[in-house]
Amino acid sequence: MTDLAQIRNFSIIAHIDHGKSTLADRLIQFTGGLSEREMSAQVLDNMDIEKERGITIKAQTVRLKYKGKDGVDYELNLMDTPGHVDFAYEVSRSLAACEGALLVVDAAQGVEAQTLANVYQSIEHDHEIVPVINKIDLPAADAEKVKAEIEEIIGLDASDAVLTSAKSGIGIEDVLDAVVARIPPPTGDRTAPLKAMLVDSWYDPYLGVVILVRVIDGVIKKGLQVKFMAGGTEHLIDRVGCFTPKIEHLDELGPGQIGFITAQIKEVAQAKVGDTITTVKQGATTALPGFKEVQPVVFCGLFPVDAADFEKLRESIGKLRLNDASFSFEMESSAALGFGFRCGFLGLLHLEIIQERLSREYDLDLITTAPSVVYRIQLRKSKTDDAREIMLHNPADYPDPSRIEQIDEPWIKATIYTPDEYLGSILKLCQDRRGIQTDLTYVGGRAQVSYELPLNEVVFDFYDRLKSISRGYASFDYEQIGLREGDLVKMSILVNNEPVDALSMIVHRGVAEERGRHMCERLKDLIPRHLFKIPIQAAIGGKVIARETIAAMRKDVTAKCYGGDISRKKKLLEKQKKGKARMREYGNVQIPQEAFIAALRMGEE
Ligand SMILES: Nc1nc2c(ncn2[C@@H]2O[C@H](COP(=O)(O)OP(=O)(O)OP(=O)(O)O)[C@@H](O)[C@H]2O)c(=O)[nH]1
Repeated sequence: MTDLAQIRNFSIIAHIDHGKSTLADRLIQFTGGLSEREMSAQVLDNMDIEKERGITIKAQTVRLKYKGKDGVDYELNLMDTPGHVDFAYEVSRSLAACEGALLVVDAAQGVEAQTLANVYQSIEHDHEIVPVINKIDLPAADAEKVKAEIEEIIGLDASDAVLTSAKSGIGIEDVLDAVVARIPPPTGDRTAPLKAMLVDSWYDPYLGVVILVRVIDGVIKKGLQVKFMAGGTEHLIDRVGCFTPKIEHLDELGPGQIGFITAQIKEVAQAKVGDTITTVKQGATTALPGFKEVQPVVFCGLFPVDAADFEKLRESIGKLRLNDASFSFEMESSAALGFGFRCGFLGLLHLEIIQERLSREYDLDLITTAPSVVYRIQLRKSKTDDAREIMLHNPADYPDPSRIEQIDEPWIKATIYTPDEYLGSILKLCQDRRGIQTDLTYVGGRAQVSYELPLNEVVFDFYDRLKSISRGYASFDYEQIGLREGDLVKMSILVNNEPVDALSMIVHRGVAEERGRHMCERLKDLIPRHLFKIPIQAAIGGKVIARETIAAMRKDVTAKCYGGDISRKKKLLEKQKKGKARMREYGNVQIPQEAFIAALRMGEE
């Protein structure tokens, strides 16, 4: 039994790349969780894709044993949180499981938007926040300036900030001492009915679904029959343990403790983040506050390039879903693309991750249709149907315009933080995307600007554009603020006079013509020449709003190579053949796979 006074639960909040994972690894190493050799790879970012993209997707928690300066053995539970806006709810649950946080700020970069958003959340959870200024080894490091920024911008006292270089291992013990001294221990009642928060869940091929819990009151043990209050299911606990980061089996988890349980659960969808776990007998009657069902916000179709891969796609998607409850899918068929799936994601990064895993881990060539947000449409009464409301996930299902009374679209509030030299271009970008500025403040040489923006203007390439016009310096964070009426229309794209469903999209009437023109210009470059002339048109209803033509091909491509150079000729033919495999036929036109996403990038340069 661990005394509550010996426990500290904390998370690390940081902007992407400020060194959260490196610091976490150092803390593990210092407290002896792993040997030098085992430290070779970053421990907390344990998925391949995470490593390559350098981001943390799944929250993980490790228990560190640390003997404090007072000689007491402390149990420090360090919770790693995801670093991207798409996974904001997981972050909020992790924060709710802790009493404090380390705020890691890069000594050369200073405070950035993501830092702010997470700090405010942490403050909302009444956390004790310990500022850590990392990367003090960098020549451009300026700890004093960053301290001043933390005080000025966030309003936290930074005079006791811990200075570290996670990379070279400087200041690590100071961090541990600050955790013990400054972060309060948890409170809880061992004799009260069990209440444990489900912080995270993931699928492990050996253990099945693993659930990360934070016990609030009571005790959780092997053999206990428990109930998930929001999920409404009952399970028998078969394992209790923690990660050090290696798996350590335990007899129990008491109040204030964080660890994992397993209960022969097959799908993560049954273990919803934020749910309350209690005992079946004499359990708690009220659930913990803050449970929210996460809903996908961005939808798109995924189709196999080769129709014969459909079964493989179904299987692979099913497997991914086992491990990712926030991703949804249902079967879809399209006249042009055949059978595929309509999938829902938390955001564009989430979409890209799933798409990448399907192509990399499952070796599938996919066509992704235009991502779309969910619109709410009020339909008028017709001869055969009553007036009613529908949620539109797919532009292909856009109803007859004469029946549409009103369309509402989701809006977000975005907070952008940028050095002021890029402000002009950023304001223009937001303005072009129908943004409404709600706030603009300057601190030092930096600007913080808030905009309300329609989500459909953000889902394609807003983030990429923002990064490119600010050379990576601007940071972006957003939250959803509900639905608003919009003057929206469906824009269809016709290739050789045939509509291509996968390219149709819902756009605001005011920007439709410009978007249509861009799409046509891009497609003209992306679709190879054929033996005949191909018109490309953008249309709203029956009205063509933009048009380009791909001229007919005159010669055989190999005619360019003089007779002698056989190898070059072979290469070309080979290339053509390969290209063919990645194309879809539309009527008699072949459209390369890249065209589907590339055409959607609005590219305003
Ligand atoms: N020079 C220097 N580089 C560091 C230090 N700490 C981390 N880095 C580097 O900064 C980069 C980002 O570090 P990570 O620990 O992956 O950052 P992170 O905050 O976990 O990033 P996300 O997981 O994407 O949120 C890596 O290339 C690290 O090697 C430091 O103290 N000094």
